[in-house]
Amino acid sequence: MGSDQTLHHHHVLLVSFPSQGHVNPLLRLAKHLASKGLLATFSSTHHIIHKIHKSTGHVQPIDIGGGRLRFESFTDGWEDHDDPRRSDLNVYIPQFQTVGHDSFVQLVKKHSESGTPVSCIISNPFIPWVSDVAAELGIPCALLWVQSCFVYSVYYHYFHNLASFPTVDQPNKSVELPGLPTLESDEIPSFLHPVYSPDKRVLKDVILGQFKNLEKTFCVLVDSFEELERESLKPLLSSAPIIRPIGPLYKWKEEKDVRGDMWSAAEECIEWLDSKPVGSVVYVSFGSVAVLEQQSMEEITRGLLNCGQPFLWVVRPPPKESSKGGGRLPDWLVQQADGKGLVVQWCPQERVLAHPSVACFITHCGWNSSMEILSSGVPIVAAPQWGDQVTNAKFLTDVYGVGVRLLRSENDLNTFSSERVANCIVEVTKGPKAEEFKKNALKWKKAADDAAREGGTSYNNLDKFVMEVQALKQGLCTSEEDPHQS
Ligand SMILES: O=c1ccn([C@@H]2O[C@H](COP(=O)(O)OP(=O)(O)O[C@H]3O[C@H](CO)[C@@H](O)[C@H](O)[C@H]3O)[C@@H](O)[C@H]2O)c(=O)[nH]1
Repeated sequence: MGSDQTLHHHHVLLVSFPSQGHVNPLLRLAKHLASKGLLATFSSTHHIIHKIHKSTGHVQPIDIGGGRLRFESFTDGWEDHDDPRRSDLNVYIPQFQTVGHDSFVQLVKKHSESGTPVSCIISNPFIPWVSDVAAELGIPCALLWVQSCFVYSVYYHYFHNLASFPTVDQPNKSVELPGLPTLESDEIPSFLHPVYSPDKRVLKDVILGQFKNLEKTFCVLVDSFEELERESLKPLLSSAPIIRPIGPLYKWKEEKDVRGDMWSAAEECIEWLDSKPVGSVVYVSFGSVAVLEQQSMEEITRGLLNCGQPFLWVVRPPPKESSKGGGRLPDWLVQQADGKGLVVQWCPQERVLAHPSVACFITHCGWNSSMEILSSGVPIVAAPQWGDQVTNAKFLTDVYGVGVRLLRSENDLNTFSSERVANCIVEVTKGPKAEEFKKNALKWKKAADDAAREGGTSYNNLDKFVMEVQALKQGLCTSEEDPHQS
């Protein structure tokens, strides 16, 4: 066990787009691969690894199970860890593509020269150029898709022109896709909508770029599980590359608590939750990126105070350069909330969701949070903003039945009143359907547990992937074949 050289014949290099929603699932995957005996190197930009180090202290190599986890970083060309240009993705994504490509090549070559050559590269979305690097260097490449299979299916059908989508002339057109319920025009990932996300064009391009480059990828791993997505998966099973749901990645028992937080988690909120009655607390978080309109912050605040239940609210300080000027906690809340709620800048979310005092979660429906919700048995109030969140909200409420929609998207501000916030909280915690939401939530929690435990679908899919990596290294199969499919 332990030394990098003794494990070098099974070396997987994971590379993450620099954002919390991408880091978390990829780091969880790195830990699982290490626990299965591989040398797993988790890499991202200097500024991300610096932030993880600063907030968790854990970026040293560490033995996990029979393998080893290491962290490495490469430059995106901007040396200042807090360079404000990174928050404008229209500027940052092209910069990262240009500089990141070359510095990532250097990182891979360094491993060959130092006796730990890379046998497989695993990237996550928004960095399609990583599969170009892998192809240039002759290294097999896989993708960890960090959103759902149903969202993958929407992008897949859009990219291959297999269905009709809203257009500028028909912006309200609904979308019919095999295995999916009818999606209204505001329920498709908003980056695909010609009207809703004109300022996020770069994200549409980079996601579709990922689909264009899938031919250079031998496998798509998904942080989801088969039992949850059976219908969405069916039409994709005959497409290449092979798709393997291996989630929920955070559910798996890990020997080491290595976290990828970019901000320090306020541990005191667990003690605060301990002091509250079982099933009483409303947890509120909009993830690591979304900045709410100031008016929405005020409505949530009033709604939380009006409903009278204790609340735990994660409020990230908005980036200084944010043009919207929103996202700030109203000053008057500080006086009025005394004793009623706790506001923190970041929390250990999985532990919060697992806490018995939590009654429900007001969530933006990012996919990581969605997976954590479905694995924790917590009902939700969905307040999606953009991207895949609007589609996730549709599935969480209408398909999985674990809560209600407060909003359909960030453009849906006319229904966003404090009364509606309070009503939604009551509806999911005490209303006539509250019991049904909780029952469904617990049903999905059990399904998630079963998928992740030894012998479960996700567990087996990850095992197949590990075998495949080992076989690829030994030259036993070509990139398109799957010798482990029964
Ligand atoms: O106080 C907090 C708040 C969040 N989290 C964690 O941070 C992650 C947040 O991820 P997610 O819920 O997916 O939200 P975003 O950070 O907004 O994720 C971005 O990336 C996701 C994956 O591509 C997309 O699904 C989202 O739409 C996109 O906004 C989750 O693992 C949370 O557990 C914490 O640990 N502490």
